[in-house]
Formats: sequence, structure tokens, C-alpha cells
Amino acid sequence: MSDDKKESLQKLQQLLQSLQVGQQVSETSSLPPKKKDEYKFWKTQPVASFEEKIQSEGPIDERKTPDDIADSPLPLLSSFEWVNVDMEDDHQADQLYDLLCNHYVEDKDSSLRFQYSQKFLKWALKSPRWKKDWHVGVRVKESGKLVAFISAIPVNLSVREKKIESVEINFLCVHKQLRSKRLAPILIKEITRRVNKCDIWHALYSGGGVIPTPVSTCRYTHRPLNFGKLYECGFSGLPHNTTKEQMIARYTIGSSTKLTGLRSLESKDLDQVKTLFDTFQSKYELYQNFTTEELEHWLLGDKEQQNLENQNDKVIQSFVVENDSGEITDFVSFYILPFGVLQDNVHKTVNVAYLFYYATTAGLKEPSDDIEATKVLKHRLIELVGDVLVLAKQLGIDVLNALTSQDNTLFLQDLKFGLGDGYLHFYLFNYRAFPIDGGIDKETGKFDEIKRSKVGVVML
Ligand SMILES: CCCCCCCCCCCCCC(=O)SCCNC(=O)CCNC(=O)[C@H](O)C(C)(C)COP(=O)(O)OP(=O)(O)OC[C@H]1O[C@@H](n2cnc3c(N)ncnc32)[C@H](O)[C@@H]1OP(=O)(O)O
Repeated sequence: MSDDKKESLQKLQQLLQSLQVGQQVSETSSLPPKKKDEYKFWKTQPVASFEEKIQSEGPIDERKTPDDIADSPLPLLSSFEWVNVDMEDDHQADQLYDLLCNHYVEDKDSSLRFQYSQKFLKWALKSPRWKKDWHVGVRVKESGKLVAFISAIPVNLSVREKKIESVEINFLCVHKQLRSKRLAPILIKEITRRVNKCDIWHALYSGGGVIPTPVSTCRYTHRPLNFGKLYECGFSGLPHNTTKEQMIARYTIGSSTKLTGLRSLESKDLDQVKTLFDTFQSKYELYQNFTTEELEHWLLGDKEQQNLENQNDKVIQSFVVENDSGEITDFVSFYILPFGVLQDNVHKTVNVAYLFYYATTAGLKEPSDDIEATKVLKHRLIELVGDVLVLAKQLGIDVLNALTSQDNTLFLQDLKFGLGDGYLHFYLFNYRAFPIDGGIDKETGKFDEIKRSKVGVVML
């Protein structure tokens, strides 16, 4: 077959892929596209505007001090009250689970919704240096019902060469019956106030909808592991002229991992993993600087998960490759976050895993030329994530999702990840930054292994 023909066949396959896999959940997909002046809240906030030509990077607002910040929250309607949701109290953690389970992010046709378990939420919200005061809820005074939530956790970010003390904002949620009443801006102002009171002035957040102004945009991709179930749930469709059996065969994977020395990550590996990770991450333009304690939390789980009898029940799964000399040459991790199937279906959940952090020594030292180093890295990542597919399948995962961030575009196609229809936009609060490559072509939304992403953060 000529190269031209091969290329057009490949393009056709990619197109088919993008049509068939993944009704990706799109956060804030309810937001209609708006003209820039219609962002009534966001145009009052220290964020870059759409039309702005960034001249230099740095904070937007002039430096304030915590004393300049109001001591009390904005008032709510008299029937509601501000509360801290205590994630150490199972009953309150359950109320948050309930709110998110019924009102958080859904796909476009409301057929799937993220199902963050209590275990997951405790891990996500109680990372080192967490504060109860940053788990902000709104309750109905009379019934005590939790109807809205927003959270922050502390993070030490790097934006290119600058280190920025920040928070990561997540789990913004308003009960469906209270939507479109401008409660979200009040929650955002309140979390900003509480974070500013701690002398922190910047934040990282992400979402599926466009607001002013993404610093980077990545795309979701999906690798079916149980095509039959995904098809039955309506998560994946059948491409023209194919049968379910053919698709199942296409996505079949081996039953055992291939890398010699691959095993679960243990606490004793953390120092080595940290050194490896720091080196690997520093090539990105947006990444988090983790302490060893943070790495332990994010890769091994909180104490509750570390103490689980069956480690397969952990929402975070991490693995290392150890060579004959006892050196850790690679690590890779994924987290598990099911979707609840909302419509009447034989299946109640889709078991979804998301590729999380990884690092490898491959391509770091030898060979020295860039093209060769990339080939070595690509080859290793195909092996490493290839084994993740097997490990995830063994845990009963139906689909592995990955963004086009990190070095993912090097292996996505080889490992049969298909383009989803969801994007993830990354935002910085009170910080102007030049755009950061998200691994996709801005015009077509397709990924390209030549154009690698510079985004090294992964958000839950
Ligand atoms: C220094 C520290 C700083 C800390 C703060 C940093 C910033 C953090 C920012 C938050 C990062 C969150 C990260 C995550 O958790 S992303 C996950 C977001 N959650 C969901 O998608 C769950 C399902 N949806 C809902 O619960 C509601 O629809 C939400 C709560 C999203 C909006 O409620 P509602 O639909 O009832 O709307 P409203 O009438 O109250 O308000 C309308 C205004 O809100 C703006 N809006 C809507 N959705 C989002 C969104 N996802 N990020 C930022 N802004 C958003 C919108 O443009 C409009 O403003 P403007 O267009 O008029 O200007």
C-alpha cells in the first residue's frame, strides 16, 4: 500500500474512532456559548480576557494582604446558611456524596453522571495541608440539606519557570433545583475569600466549558476494555459496517503484563519515585511540585485506603518497574471513578479508570538526540501503558480514559485510544500566562504526536 493510501486509511480509522467511542462527560456543557460581554461574573474577576494579547506572565491583581479581605462571607438568602462540610464525619461525607451523585457533572444527554465514592472524595479533599474551612457547603437552614458545594486544596504550582503557591478548585456543584440563580459566583467568591485569608492569591481549576480564558485545552480519549458492556450502556456506538463481535475483537488485550519488574508501588519506593518524577515533570510548562508526603498521598492513597485489606479496592492504583539493581526505572498510576448509568439499563455503572501520573527514565539520558530520545520514550510508554490496560482490565475496568496532556499523544494511537467528544480546559486565577500546549491541533481538535502537550498536571 502506498504511503498516501496508508495515511488516508489511518485518517479514516481515526475519524471512525472519534465517532464511535466515548460520549464524554462534558463539564459545564449546560453553558451556552456566549459573547465575551455576557460573562457578567467572570468579567469582574482577575482572569485574562478572551481578546487579551498576553505580553508578559505574572499576577493580574496588585498584591493585597489578608487584612484587606472581608472577615465574613457574602450573605445568603435567609433560608440558607454557609457550612464547612466535615470530611472526617462519615455522615457529612455521605451528604456530599449524595449531592454530587445526583447533581454533579453529566454527559450531554444526561445518560451518565460521575459517581465519586465517599472513599474517593476523602482522598481528593484531604490531601496534605487540607483545611476544613476550604470544604464549603450551603445548607437549607430548616432541613439541613446540603444543596451546594465548592472546595480548595493547597498546591504548589509551576507555570514555566515560576513557582506559584496556589489552590486547586474542584467539585463546584449546585443542586439542580437551584440552578441559574447566580449561586455559583457566590460560592466562587466565598472560596476566594477563604483562600485569600490564608494569604494565597492564585488558583488552578479545570472544566469542560469555555469561560475566560483557558490557559490550555486538552481532549479526552478513551480505550475500551469491555466494548460489549460499553455498547450496551450506550457509551460506545458501532461504526458503520462493523459488528459488535468485530469491535470486541479489536479491543481484546492479553491477560498478563509484559514488563519485567513491574509491581505495585510501596512506601519504600517513594524517595526514588520522587527523584524520577521531579526530573520527568520539569519538561512541562504547567505542573505541580509534590513533596514526598503529597506523592505518598496521591500515589498510595490516604491512610484509610492504604489500610484496606484488599488493595484492589483502592481508588488509586500505582505501579513501579524495578530493575535487577533495585532501581525504579518507571512508575505509572490510574484512578478509578465510575459513571452512574442514569437511564434504565441492565448495567447500573460503567467502571472507568483515568490515567494519572507516570514517569520513566527512558529517553532521558541516551540517546542524546531529540528524535531518538522521543522514539525511546514512545516505545517505553507503549509498554508501560500497555500493561496498565491489562492491570485495569484485571480490576474489572470497562474503559481507560486519558487526556492528550503529559506525553500521552506518543502512545494513544498505538494503544487504540479513540478521540472522545469532551475537552478539558485548564484555567489560572489571578495569573496571566502564555498559552500552554494541550497536545491537540487547535483547528481540528485532533491530537498529533509531533505536537506534544506541555501540561503536566492531572486533576480529579
Ligand atoms: C485564590 C483563590 C481563587 C479561588 C477561585 C478560583 C476560581 C474557581 C472557579 C470555579 C472552578 C470550578 C471547577 C469545577 O468544579 S468544574 C465542575 C463544575 N460542576 C459541574 O459542572 C456540575 C454540574 N453543574 C452545576 O452544579 C452548576 O451548573 C454549576 C455549579 C457548575 C453552575 O451553576 P449554575 O449553572 O446554577 O450557574 P449560576 O447561575 O449559579 O452562575 C452562572 C455563572 O457561573 C459561571 N459558571 C458556571 N459553571 C462554571 C464552572 N464550572 N466554572 C466556573 N464558572 C462557572 C457561569 O459562566 C456564569 O458566570 P458568567 O458567565 O455570567 O460570568
